[in-house]
Amino acid sequence: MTVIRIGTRGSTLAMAQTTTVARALENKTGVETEIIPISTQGDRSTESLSLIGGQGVFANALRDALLAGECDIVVHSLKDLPTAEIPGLTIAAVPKRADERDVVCARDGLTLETLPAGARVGTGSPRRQAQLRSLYPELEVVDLRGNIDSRLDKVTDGHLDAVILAAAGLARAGRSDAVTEHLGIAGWPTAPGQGALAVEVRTGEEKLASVLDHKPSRTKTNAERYVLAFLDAGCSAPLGAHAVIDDGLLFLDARVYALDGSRYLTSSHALYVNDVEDPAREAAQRVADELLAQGAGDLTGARA
Ligand SMILES: NCc1[nH]cc(CCC(=O)O)c1CC(=O)O
Repeated sequence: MTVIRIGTRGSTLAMAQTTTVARALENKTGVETEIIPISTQGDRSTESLSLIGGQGVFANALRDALLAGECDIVVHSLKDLPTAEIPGLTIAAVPKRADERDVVCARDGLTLETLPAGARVGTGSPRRQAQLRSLYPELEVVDLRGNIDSRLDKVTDGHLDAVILAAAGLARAGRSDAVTEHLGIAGWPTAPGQGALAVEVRTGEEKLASVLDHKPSRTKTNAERYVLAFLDAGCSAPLGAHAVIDDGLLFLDARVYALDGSRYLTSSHALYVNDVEDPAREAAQRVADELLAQGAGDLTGARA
C-alpha cells in the first residue's frame, strides 16, 4: 500500500499539529502516513516577520514541496496561510478548530489588568501590539520572535513580565500550564483563522484528506479570512476577526487597529447560512465594505 507523505515545518508546534492530522487520517481512512519535515525561511530567520516579508514565509516552502511532489499533503496553521489562491493547490480540509483566543502568560499569575504600569509585555504580532497599546497603554510593548519555549523562558528568566500567545499553539505544544489569563474574544478578536489548521493537497487529490473537513470551522474561518482578503488592497493595519455560527446564523465581527493603538474601527454582520450561496464571503463583504467606508484604508497613517 502507498504511504501518504505529509510535509510540515520542523518546529515543535508544527510537528505536534501535523502528527495530530496524520493520526486522524490514519484512523479515519486506514492509510499509512509518513511525516516529512521541511525547512522554511520563517524558521531559519530570527528577523522581525515584517522584515523578511511577513505573510507566507512559513507557507511557501511547504507549498513548493507539495507542488514538486516531495510530499502529498501539507499541514499549515491557517492563520499563517496567505489568502490568495495558489494554482494547482486546494485546501482539502479545515479540521475542527481549537480555541481561537489569545492568552497571557505572565509572571506570578498576573493578568494584563493586574500587571503594574511599565510592565514589559512581549509579542511580535502587530495586531497584538496594537491591541495592547489600545487597551493597556500603561504597559510597555516589547517586540519578540522565537518559538513557544523561548518566549515563555523570557518570562521565567525575568527579561519580560508577560508574553501573549495563541491558546491553540500553547495547547498543541503541551504548555497550557503557563497560561495566566484567557483574553475574551469580544474585546480581543484574534487573527483570521487562528486556532484552525489547513490541510492542503494538489488540486484533484482532495478526496482522502477531505474526510478531516469540519464544515462549520471552514465556514467561520473562511468568513474571517475573506475580511482579510477584501481589506488587503485598502488596509495594511492589524486586523482581528471572529466568526460564530449559532442556530444557523453566521455572526462575523472584525476590528482594524491603528498600529499605535490610538484608534480602531469595528463592524459586524449576521446572516443565515442557508439564505445565500456563500455566506462566509457575503458576510465578509459587508464587514469589509463597512470598514473601508469608515476609513480602514488610511488607518495606518496613524502610525507613530
Ligand atoms: N504566528 C505564529 C503562529 N502560527 C500559529 C500559531 C498558533 C496556533 C494557531 O493559531 O493555530 C502561532 C503562534 C502564536 O501566534 O502564538
